Amino acid sequence: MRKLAAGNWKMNGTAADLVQVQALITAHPAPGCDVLLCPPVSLLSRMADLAAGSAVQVGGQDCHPQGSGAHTGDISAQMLLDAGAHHVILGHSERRADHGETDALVRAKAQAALAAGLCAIVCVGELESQRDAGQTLAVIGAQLAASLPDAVPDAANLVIAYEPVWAIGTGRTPTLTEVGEVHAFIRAAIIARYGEAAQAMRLLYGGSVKPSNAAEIFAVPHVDGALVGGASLTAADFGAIVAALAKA
Ligand SMILES: O=C(CO)COP(=O)(O)O
Repeated sequence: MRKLAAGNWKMNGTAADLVQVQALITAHPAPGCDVLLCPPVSLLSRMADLAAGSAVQVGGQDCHPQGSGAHTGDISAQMLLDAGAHHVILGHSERRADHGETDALVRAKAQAALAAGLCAIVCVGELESQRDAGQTLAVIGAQLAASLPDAVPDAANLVIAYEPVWAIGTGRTPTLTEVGEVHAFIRAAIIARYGEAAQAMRLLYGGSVKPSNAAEIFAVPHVDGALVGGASLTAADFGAIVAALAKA
């Protein structure tokens, strides 16, 4: 399968930061893996225009389960597609925490994204207290069971990101053994759910991925790429992660 380096800019970036995207495109014209940047929606169509014809794809960070209507401040999957997106991140722990998103809502959004023709990147991950209590796999299993879409006609359109909440923006990461344990668990869960086609679904690790630790994380079985926050904001750091993934 083709691996995926995905950058989540979160609530960061203005037009001036598009120079980073141009620098990334220039430095990695044929990266050897899929490359995705998910900027704030204010930059989406400008970034899509800039990246047109390059290896960089763009995506959203959320969508509403409905296609249109009276939902002030929201954006639909169709609108993301219209703005040039190919992907959308759903159920990020920051949205679960900041906006009270439930697994059921995340599933509805994922189903809307697939129906609109977007690739859905569904995020799961345990709190530090849950890991300390030995509940990691139970938590991940429950999130997968309730957040993933019912039907996935094309395995390439569902990506699952494992992001331990305590590893996001902290500089801390699970051990490679712990990453491998969770990724193998997710692979088994999605094969049980969707059948052998789920071998082709990409599983990303996210949480303090940096140029310095990317290669060792990418060597873990069932790690098919990364969802990168802070280190995706500069072409130098994200480009180094892209290069590490292409070599893995
Ligand atoms: O939340 C993340 C990506 O979605 C990870 O963020 P950091 O890479 O900044 O830890």
